[in-house]
Amino acid sequence: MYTLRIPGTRIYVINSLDLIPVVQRQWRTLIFAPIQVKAAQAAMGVSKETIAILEHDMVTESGFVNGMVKATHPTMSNGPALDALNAKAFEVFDDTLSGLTAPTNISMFKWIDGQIMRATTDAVYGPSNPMRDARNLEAWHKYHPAIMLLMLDILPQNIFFKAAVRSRQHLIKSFAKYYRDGGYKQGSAYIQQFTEHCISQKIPQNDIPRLLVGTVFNNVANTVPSAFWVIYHIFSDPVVLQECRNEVLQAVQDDQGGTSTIDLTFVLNSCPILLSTYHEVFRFHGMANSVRVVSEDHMLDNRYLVKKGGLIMISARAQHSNPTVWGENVDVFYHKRFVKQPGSGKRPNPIAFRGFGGGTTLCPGRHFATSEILMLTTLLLLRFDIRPADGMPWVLPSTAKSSQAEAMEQPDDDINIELVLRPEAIGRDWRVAFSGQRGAESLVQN
Ligand code: HEM
Repeated sequence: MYTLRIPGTRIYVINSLDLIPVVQRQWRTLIFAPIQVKAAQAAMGVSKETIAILEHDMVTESGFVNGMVKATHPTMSNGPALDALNAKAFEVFDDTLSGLTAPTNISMFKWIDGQIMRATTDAVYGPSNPMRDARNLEAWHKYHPAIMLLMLDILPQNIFFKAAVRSRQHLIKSFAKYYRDGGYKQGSAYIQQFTEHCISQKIPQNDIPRLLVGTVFNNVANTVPSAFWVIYHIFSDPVVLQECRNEVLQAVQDDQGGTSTIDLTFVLNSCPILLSTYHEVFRFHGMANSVRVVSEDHMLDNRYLVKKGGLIMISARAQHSNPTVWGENVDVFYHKRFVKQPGSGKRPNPIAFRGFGGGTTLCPGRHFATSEILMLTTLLLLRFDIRPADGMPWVLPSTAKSSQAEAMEQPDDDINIELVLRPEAIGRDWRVAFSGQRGAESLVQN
């Protein structure tokens, strides 16, 4: 651990693996809620009245923030609510892919962005999903890149971030209509619980749409680049491609009427190389910074004094690049790193894997994000060949311009690719089935 002293605050950077569980256990003292309050104020622009409600109790489940965790987390983690999200996402993917009967050139990131945005928001917000509107998508693409700078809250928003604030206003107006018309009542269990929690906590009516706009960030911002890297690393390497394709082929039942049914539970539990590649993407490209605020002076692990008002920071990058945990090939993308090898000795310490954060704020959307990304990947594996357009080789994009607001690196440049329907997929219809509960083993951060 070391301390960065910057004017007005101290940042305690935790790099030691042993201290991570110690920090996470102190969630009542080293708290996440102030970061969420800052996001609501600076990035979503809620009123002082709402801030007071959010700040009233930042520790117990009677308070807004932890009460929200209690109300919404079960609606994203397992069972019928998760199956409903996945079923809707499948419909969107299938609809697009069924239209791609002739070879099609696309910009890979832009296309994945569009697919994940539509599938996720249709699944979450239901039939009145405001993000179906092209003007809202345009507004989102102007607002989203400014979120990190808005969060820093050092420059006047109306002068320096005019376009982003105007776009946010556009989105708020649309989510206000969604809320006023009761659109959320036909949405997912998650968005129903979210909205009802805001109402029961007496959040002012004008601010509920602002908080709903905030959910768009949680729902899509990280899923898009994660899906991009998973698809990139699989399709750009013939060995990875063949091994993953062989696995997902076993999840498909073809009937004689021309319908192929994919068992999503099989994909999520019984495709070890695909799952390992997925986790390696998070290790290799994951950059989540878990930030906590020190709410009172505290002696961490009876050794280090952390002072009230300071920030604790746990960097995923520091953990993911540690050779003592991951071995000498830490700098290499090794798709089988997470495959359990019988008799191969110790597995990497799971605490060093922070793709979805950790502790009490471990991402509640990780099951949905995982199944959504692996469902799109599986559909592509089964139905399409993908190669860079114009005979170019695959080139790993740089990531230097990645926004630090996100938990996943973003590519600096897009890749033009060609999607070609595989001969064995021509004329088939596709379905998805869920054969049961997720197994305990499938995610490193289960
Ligand atoms: C690959 C995609 C995703 C990644 C990499 C990701 C990553 C993360 C991380 C790192 C955190 C912890 C923040 C911290 O502790 O500082 C987090 C929290 C959160 N994520 Fe995700 N996330 C993803 C997808 C989703 C999705 C799809 C949803 C919703 C459907 C979601 C909802 C949330 C929420 C609500 C929190 C706050 C948790 C709390 O208040 O305790 N995430 N996510």
